[in-house]
Amino acid sequence: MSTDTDFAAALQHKIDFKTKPLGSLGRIEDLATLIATVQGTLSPQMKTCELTIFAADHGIAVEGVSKFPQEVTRQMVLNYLADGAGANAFARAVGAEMKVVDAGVAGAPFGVAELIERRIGAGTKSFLHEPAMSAAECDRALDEGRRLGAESLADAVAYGEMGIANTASAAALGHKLTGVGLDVLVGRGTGLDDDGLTRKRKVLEAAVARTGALGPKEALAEYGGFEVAMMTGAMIGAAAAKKVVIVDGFIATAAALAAMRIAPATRAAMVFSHRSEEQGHGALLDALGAEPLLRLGLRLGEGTGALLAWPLLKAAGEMLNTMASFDDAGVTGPQ
Ligand SMILES: O=C(O)c1ccc[n+]([C@@H]2O[C@H](COP(=O)([O-])O)[C@@H](O)[C@H]2O)c1
Ligand SMILES: Cc1cc2nc[nH]c2cc1C
Repeated sequence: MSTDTDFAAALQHKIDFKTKPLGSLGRIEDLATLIATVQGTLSPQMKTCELTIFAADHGIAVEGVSKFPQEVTRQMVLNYLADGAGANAFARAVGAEMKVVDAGVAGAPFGVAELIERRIGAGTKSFLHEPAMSAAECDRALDEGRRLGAESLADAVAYGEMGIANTASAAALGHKLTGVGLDVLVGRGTGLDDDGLTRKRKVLEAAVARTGALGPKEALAEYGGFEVAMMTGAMIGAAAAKKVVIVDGFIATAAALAAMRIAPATRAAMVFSHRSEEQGHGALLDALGAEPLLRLGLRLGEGTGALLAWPLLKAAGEMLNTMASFDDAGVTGPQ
């Protein structure tokens, strides 16, 4: 194919001449366009999906910004490894492989063979008082993520996260990257009550006032988490390796925003799976110009929403590759 325009025209022809009224597969046609464009072929492969869950702890948890205690991060990592979490159930249901990465869970290393050990530290510092991590730690997290993203052999990669208090981190990061107010971006996370929400807002107002305007890497180091920064790197690495990147909920979307700011080409590989119930997710999606595929009232994280979008991508690939065309099916096309 000589130019991008020729490729786009040939792809549109292929989709339009499938045996269906023009445009009648709606957003599945958009997904088919995205898949083919990411892989640079009119016959892309969309057979395998891999979920990677990045887990880490957050120093800001000591400020009482989550309903749950920090040790739940560690317990959930063990739950993933025991095949017991929501993400495991959904991965089984949609036929996705699942990997778990310790990006920096508080306490000692797990020392478990099935866990991918990429610890940047034993949790971040409290970003109320100081940067969550150093610039060097942030670079390491991004690099480890990039490598993991590039190494994946799957056609599509879904990224999930687990980290108590990471909705606080994502709200602060989202605020610094978009300028959207904390009144919009701060939500109940795992289920804070009204008093908890008021407290979380106050903590975050004080935390973001500590710094001025920040670039994406600075914002990640100041307010991100090890799992958020590693997921950001993974999105960049996977997109560069021509993988379709399925973006999950509120925290994953904050990582997607950082990834797009660091490496703008990453945006073209992203599929936004769902709109989470977490207050503020809609505003981050708007900032990305993203229209998510599903709205199911999810607010779990772990990549659960991303997994549910995988069958739609698979269907889009199958449509493009195996559905008959008016060109050769003996079906009369539009007059
Ligand atoms: O993905 C989402 O939209 C989402 C929304 C709310 C909560 N979560 C999950 O809940 C945890 C963060 O909630 P919190 O209240 O501890 O900040 C973290 O482990 C996330 O995976 C995830
Ligand atoms: C139980 C539990 C499971 C989770 N999965 C992702 N975030 C979570 C937070 C909690 C509290």
